[in-house]
Amino acid sequence: MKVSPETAESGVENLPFSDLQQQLQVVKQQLSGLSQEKEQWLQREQDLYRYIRLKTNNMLEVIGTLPLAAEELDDDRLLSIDPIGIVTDSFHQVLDNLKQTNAELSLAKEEIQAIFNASGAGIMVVDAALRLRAYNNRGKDLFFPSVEEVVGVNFRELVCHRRQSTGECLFDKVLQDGDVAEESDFTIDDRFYHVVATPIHDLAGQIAYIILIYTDITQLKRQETALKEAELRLRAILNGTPAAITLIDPTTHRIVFANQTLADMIGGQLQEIEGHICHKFICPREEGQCPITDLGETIDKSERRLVRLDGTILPIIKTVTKIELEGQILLLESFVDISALKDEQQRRKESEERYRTLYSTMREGVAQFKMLYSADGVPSSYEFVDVNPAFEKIFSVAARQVVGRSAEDIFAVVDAVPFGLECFTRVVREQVSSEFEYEFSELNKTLRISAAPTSSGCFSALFEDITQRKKDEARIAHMAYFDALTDLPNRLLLKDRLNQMLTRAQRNNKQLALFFLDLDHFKRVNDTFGHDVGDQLLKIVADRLKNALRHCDSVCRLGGDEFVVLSDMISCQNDAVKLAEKIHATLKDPLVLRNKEIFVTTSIGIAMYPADGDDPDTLIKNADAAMYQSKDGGRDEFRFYSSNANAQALERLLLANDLRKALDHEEFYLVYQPQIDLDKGQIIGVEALLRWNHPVLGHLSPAQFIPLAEETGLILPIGRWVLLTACRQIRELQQLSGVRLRLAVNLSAKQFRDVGLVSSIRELLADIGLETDLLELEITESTLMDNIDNATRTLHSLREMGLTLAIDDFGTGYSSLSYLHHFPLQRLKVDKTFVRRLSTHPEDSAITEAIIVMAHTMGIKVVAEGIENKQELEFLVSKNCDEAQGFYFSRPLTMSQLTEKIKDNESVQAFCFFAAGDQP
Ligand SMILES: Nc1nc2c(ncn2[C@@H]2O[C@H](COP(=O)(O)O[C@H]3[C@@H](O)[C@H](n4cnc5c(=O)[nH]c(N)nc54)O[C@@H]3COP(=O)(O)O)[C@@H](O)[C@H]2O)c(=O)[nH]1
Repeated sequence: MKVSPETAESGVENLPFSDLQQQLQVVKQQLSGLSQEKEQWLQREQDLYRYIRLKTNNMLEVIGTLPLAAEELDDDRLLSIDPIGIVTDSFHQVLDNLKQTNAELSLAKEEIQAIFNASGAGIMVVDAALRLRAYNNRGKDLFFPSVEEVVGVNFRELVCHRRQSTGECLFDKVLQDGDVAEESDFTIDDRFYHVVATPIHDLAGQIAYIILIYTDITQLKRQETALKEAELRLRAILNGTPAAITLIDPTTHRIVFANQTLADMIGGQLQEIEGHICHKFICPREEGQCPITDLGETIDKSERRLVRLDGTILPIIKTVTKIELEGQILLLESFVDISALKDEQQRRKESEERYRTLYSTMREGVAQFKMLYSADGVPSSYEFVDVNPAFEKIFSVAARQVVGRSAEDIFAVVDAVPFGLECFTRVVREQVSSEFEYEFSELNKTLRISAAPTSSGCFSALFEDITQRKKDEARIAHMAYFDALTDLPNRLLLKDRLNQMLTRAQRNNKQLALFFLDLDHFKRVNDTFGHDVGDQLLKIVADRLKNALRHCDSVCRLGGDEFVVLSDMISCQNDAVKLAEKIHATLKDPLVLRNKEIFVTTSIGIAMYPADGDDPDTLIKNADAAMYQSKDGGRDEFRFYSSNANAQALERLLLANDLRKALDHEEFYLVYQPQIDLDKGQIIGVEALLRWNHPVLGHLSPAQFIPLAEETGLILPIGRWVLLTACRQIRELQQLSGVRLRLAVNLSAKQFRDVGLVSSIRELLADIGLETDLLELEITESTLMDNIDNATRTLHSLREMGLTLAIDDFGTGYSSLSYLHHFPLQRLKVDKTFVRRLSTHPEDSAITEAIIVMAHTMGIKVVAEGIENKQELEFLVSKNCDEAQGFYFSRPLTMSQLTEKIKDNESVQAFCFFAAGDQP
């Protein structure tokens, strides 16, 4: 508060004390106010000094000089000196400095611009608004060579349209990310640039400028491309090479590179190999050590193994080289698959082994020779190079004795020329194979020599010992014309000789006789004594005929027991008769074989030239027909050919034809002849007998067609039919009458030998339901004696099945009683020829009695067949014969007759005696 002085003077004299005090109080207050005001002014003064000092210092600082120091310039002096002057002085000083600096700066700027322009890279400075602020010459040439002033022009319009590469402009990226950006595929006019865009920030951290530097990297790019192409080419070459190639880092043992061939060899993809440890495939060592780096091996064309991905092993040839690539040591490994080579080697080894084995074990001798030449170049001899063991054996020499020696030292020399030289010379000269036969008389051997050229001037020869073959060939040639058993001319030679004789006979107008001989009952000899004895008999017959006949007569064997005698010393039929009688006489004496006397007779058929034929076939055929007539006439006879004989042969042929059809035409039927138990006087069985109701010839006995059926093989189907029909009919009779009759069925020799016999009978009985013990098979003794072992086996099989077995026609053959115990027989049938002669031939009754006794001692029952009268029956009963069969009891009956008889009689026994009385 401001106090006016007028107010203060007038108030003090006139005012009361209290007023004075009041006044004083006011003054005090005013004083206090003044004091405060003074304080404030002082404060202001201080503030002013501070302000002046601060501003001066600020200005000095702006100018760049040192601030005023308080200790050297107090406040009073501050007011006395001229701060403005100080500042002005300083400012001048600064300006001077600035000028100096500016001058230096513009020099530097020029230097920088020069450097800027000198740069090989194009440099652009763009502000944040994308205006071009600066550029160097290279930049101008690059983007706007023809434009003069471009500073301030929009950079996007200026540069980006020139850009061939796709993608955003680099400065956009810088603006967006605020950071340095680069690109390497910036292309202009097919040139490549590497671009670096760097942002320049202002104090506020905002992008003020972007500096773009364009470096031409076209050359680099091209080099890179060329490098890539070169690498691709190299890869293609490496992949195409048949050798596997790989690069391995020896420190890590990893496969750095592998070509396709390696992948193929390993059996995988490249990515399954590259980057993997090499031990896995390439150095299959369990311990995983690298042979090069760890074991210090040198691998140069060394044979190694490669492990394929499937675990199989591939043999390889491997080479490893250490190479340096970009400062890194690598192992360059290359290897070749040698499995084919190995296989080939193995094959060759095996082939060689085979060849060696063959060479040393073959039966043919092999020798390797080298041709030797005379001084004038003519082959003069040959030298042994090697021989095999067979050669040593054939020539009885050791290899060491011949190797290195010349031919004349070992082989015979004929007319100063070593053996075979001519042939061998041709082999070597013409390089052809050749062969010839040679008889080494000193060795007593005939050899076939096959020579073939080998290496130059050499040849090998194979020596095959054909001595035996030669003999065989001669023997075979002989066999072609001579009978192997008797050594008599065979049918072929017979025809040849007959032709010659016929020619002679025609020429000389002479007669000729052909005698066709067939031994009687020769089959029995075979059946009884076996074929050995049969063969001996044939030989003796042949010898006897040869010896008995004249030299000019020919004896031939046609086969089996058939012989032919040819004689052209015949002038009439009587001569032929004499010769026939001579033949009979020759054979009359018994032969002794196996200490047994055997009587041989022969039936002879005679055909004469020209009366009975004028060619070999006709004469043989007609003599054969005459021979059949002789057989039919009772054997041991001779017959001249007549047209009738031919008719009979034809008849046989026709009958055989009819026989073939008889089964289909159901022309066969069976009759049954009862068999009587002599002890009980009771019928105990029947024998089934076959009949043929021939459409023209009427009822035929088996004796007329069974031999024919045997010959033609028809006996098998016919025999099967007999068995089936007989079993079925007897079973039906059994069901009808309730009578259990034993059924005897005849088995022919062929049937008995049929391998399916046992099983077919088993099936047949099962089918029909006939008890096995009711079937009895009758087999002739000659059938059994044919092959005793087989017969024994078959009989046992049949017996095991439950069948009973009877030996038929006993006594007619040559059978030895001692054989009987081999066979499981239940019955023995004494042949009817013995029964017939019981009363007239005492020896036959003695034989019959002996047979009965012998059979009984062996537990075999005896059946006498062909009993026609009471005497015969009584004799047999008195000799304890067990069973009998014959017209005396009953002729063979048809099944209906048999059924009727059984039905008509109360018992089988009654029927039996009724029948016997009925048919004496
Ligand atoms: N393989 C086969 N052979 C058979 C078959 N059927 C018969 N035969 C055999 O044929 C031969 C002739 O037989 P067959 O003409 O039937 O003569 C038999 C009887 O009829 C005859 N016989 C009987 N009793 C008398 C008699 O008192 N007097 C007399 N003169 N003949 C009589 O005997 C023949 C029976 O002989 P066997 O068989 O030896 O008991 C003959 O060999 C038959 O075996 C057949 O199916 N298959």
